[in-house]
Formats: sequence, C-alpha cells, structure tokens
Amino acid sequence: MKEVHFAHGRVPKCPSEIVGLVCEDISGGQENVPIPATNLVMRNFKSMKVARNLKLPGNAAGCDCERLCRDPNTCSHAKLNGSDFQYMHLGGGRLVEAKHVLNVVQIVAVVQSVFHTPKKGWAVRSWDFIPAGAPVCEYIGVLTRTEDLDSVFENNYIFYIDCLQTMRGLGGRADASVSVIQNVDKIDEQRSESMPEFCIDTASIGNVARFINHSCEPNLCIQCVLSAHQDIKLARVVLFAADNIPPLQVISPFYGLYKHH
Ligand SMILES: C[S@@+](CC[C@H](N)C(=O)[O-])C[C@H]1O[C@@H](n2cnc3c(N)ncnc32)[C@H](O)[C@@H]1O
Repeated sequence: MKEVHFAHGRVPKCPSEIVGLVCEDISGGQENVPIPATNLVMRNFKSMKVARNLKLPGNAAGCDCERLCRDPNTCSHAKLNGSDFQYMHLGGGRLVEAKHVLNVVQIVAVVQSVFHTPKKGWAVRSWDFIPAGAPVCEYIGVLTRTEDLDSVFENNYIFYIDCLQTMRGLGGRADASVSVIQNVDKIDEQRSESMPEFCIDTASIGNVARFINHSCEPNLCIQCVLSAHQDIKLARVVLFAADNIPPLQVISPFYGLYKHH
C-alpha cells in the first residue's frame, strides 16, 4: 500500500488510504467521512518512533534460555515477572509465553478492519476469531515526553504510558495481583495519580491502534511490555484480547484515566 501525503483539509473517504488497512465502507455511501487528525503523512508504521529529544535506555541483556523460555526459575525474563511467565487468567486460562511478553514482534496476524461508526468516528474490528490472551496489536506512534505535547492543539491520539495503572487492572486486566515487574513497589504511589512522564502520540504517525475506541466493557486489555530495556516509564504498550473475541466484534480496551488538554 502506498504512502499518501495529505494536503490540509483533504479528507480521505477511508482510512485504509493512509494506514494500509482493510477498510469497510459501511457508511452507506456517505462521502467525506472525516478523519479526525491534522495533516497526515501516514502509513501503517510497524515500530515506534522516538521524539528527537528523547533517548531510550540501553539494551537489556537477553536471557540464557535455549530457543523457548520454559523454566520460570532460571529464565531471567521470567524473573523480572516475579518468576512467572505472564499469565492471563481468562477464558479458562491461557499461557502467554514469555517470548510473547517480551518480544512483541510475535503478535498474531488477524485481519483488522477499520470502519466508520455513526457516533464514535472510526473503530476497529477483526475479521478473524481472536482467542483470549492473544496479543492483538502494539500501540505505535511517537514516544514523547508528556511535557512536550502541544497544549493548544487538542489531540485525541495520545496514550499515556502508565504501567501501574494497567497492572492494577484499570485497563481491563483480569489479574492485577500479578506483579509484572519486580520493582513495581518502589514506584511512588503518588506518581500514578499525576500525569505520566511519557506518552505515545499517534496523531501524525501510527498504526491500527490509533483507530481503536474506548469501551467501559472492554474486550482488550492494555499490557505494558519491556523488551529492549527495563524502564517501565518507557514501556511498549500492547493490546491483548481479554476474552475470546468473535469475528466482526468491535475491539476496544478501557482507555484509562488521563485526558490531555
Ligand atoms: C484514539 S481515537 C480513536 C479513533 C477515533 N474514533 C477516530 O475516529 O479516529 C480517540 C477518540 O475517539 C473517540 N472515541 C473513542 N472511544 C469512544 C467512545 N466509546 N465513544 C465515543 N467516542 C469515542 C473520541 O473522540 C476519542 O477522543
């Protein structure tokens, strides 16, 4: 799918024009369905971009497991998860292999379709069945300092990185007692009530995740993921199926607490 450059004000009929996704026209031939973003030069980005003034921590050492990580007592990745491979206690229990947790490249390939809704703008659904516990997509955008966000421009495409919040289950996570990261207790409780230091801005760069709407009855949960480094303030954010999701059901997480003004 080619990359499309937009002139300001030009409104594409379908976001697949810009993100290279399957798009269903269920608008009944409605013309000029607005794409609520500013000037976009956009394609379906596969990896996170990092704001110019931000430097990611150095690479974390890998574990010593051969091929698959199997033993939570010896695997250094699992030790970071409190000597447990991450487990979703849903749908009868589904083990998410440590490799999935730490290496988000292995997200299941489902056909995600972007479609326009009468009241919520664009939304996303899958043509395929998604089993509970499956990683669905990573939230891709520009990793940015929250304080660097433009306070004038109303941006509906910000995801604040708050691992504490997602761990506590506000993101729809079933078992908030699983301590994903060993040193989580060291983090000041207060901090989770203030604005997170970093966020993912998908206003100008993003993937399918930017079209996913909020729901108070989520079927996705938000999971912070560490792979190249171990700084949870800069964790990657992956959406997992919180339940078995039948084909064509809208996929949505509970967004979380923060609103950018
Ligand atoms: C990240 S965008 C999601 C995609 C968006 N619907 C679009 O058309 O591009 C977030 C914005 O979508 C809208 N939105 C998300 N969830 C919604 C919901 N449950 N009801 C109404 N609007 C919603 C709000 O405008 C929100 O600021």
